[in-house]
Amino acid sequence: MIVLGLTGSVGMGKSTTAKMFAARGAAVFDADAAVHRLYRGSAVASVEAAFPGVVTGGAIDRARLGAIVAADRAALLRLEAIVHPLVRAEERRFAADAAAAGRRVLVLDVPLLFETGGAARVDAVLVVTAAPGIQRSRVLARPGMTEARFEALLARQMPDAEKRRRAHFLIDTSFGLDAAERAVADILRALAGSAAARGQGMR
Ligand SMILES: CC(C)(COP(=O)(O)OP(=O)(O)OC[C@H]1O[C@@H](n2cnc3c(N)ncnc32)[C@H](O)[C@@H]1O)[C@@H](O)C(=O)NCCC(=O)NCCS
Ligand SMILES: Nc1ncnc2c1ncn2[C@@H]1O[C@H](COP(=O)(O)OP(=O)(O)OP(=O)(O)O)[C@@H](O)[C@H]1O
Repeated sequence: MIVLGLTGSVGMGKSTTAKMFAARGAAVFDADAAVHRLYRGSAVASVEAAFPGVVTGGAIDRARLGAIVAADRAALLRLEAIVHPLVRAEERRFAADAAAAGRRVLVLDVPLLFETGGAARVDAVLVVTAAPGIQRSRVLARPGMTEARFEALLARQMPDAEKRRRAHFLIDTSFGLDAAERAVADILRALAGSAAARGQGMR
């Protein structure tokens, strides 16, 4: 099984691109979705212990937790120390299931792939990018998003230029859905070629 890391900064088009891989038969692990599940289940007790009052109706109130960590770097680091190992465990389980099911390609959609050392556990990294103005207008169009929140998010993430420098593959989603679909097909072909060269016989 070939493991492709898919990453990129906020609003670059990661989820949209990940769906294109899934539609072509890849198994896709979505780290943001895993965090959402954990906040309704196995992370509730430990997050509540570290941040009393953030649970409502048995689940983490993301807006309340987000407001706490947005203003407090040390609090965000404490939250990440709780959440990231749980996400890694989910990822490992997902990868084991995908391998057991005979999947040929596993895509790890992990927004903080580089920041959390994830590049070391994938065969190749795809960085999803877009022109800065397009990224900004996409993110600011979201409900509840402000210039200040957007700037704070960017400051917490590795700069796009640095991510692009580290990428094996790049998809620029500024050029529309069809161009991205073609790029996804090209990447799957390249991965199949490299698997064949290594004697793994990926379909
Ligand atoms: C702070 C929280 C509660 C805010 O939740 P909310 O629903 O408002 O936002 P959401 O999770 O959809 O994130 C919005 C954007 O911020 C990015 N982001 C989330 N956490 C982080 C982080 N620690 N560092 C940098 N970017 C982050 C996401 O990838 C996304 O692009 C939540 O993001 C969180 O718990 N983050 C810590 C866990 C984490 O590091 N998750 C990243 C994926 S493993
Ligand atoms: N190839 C593309 N062509 C045109 N629009 C796109 C393309 N890819 C993504 N978009 C649009 O950009 C916006 C952001 O996309 P998406 O939600 O996939 O980004 P993301 O990187 O997963 O965001 P986040 O970091 O917040 O999770 C959406 O409105 C989506 O429709």
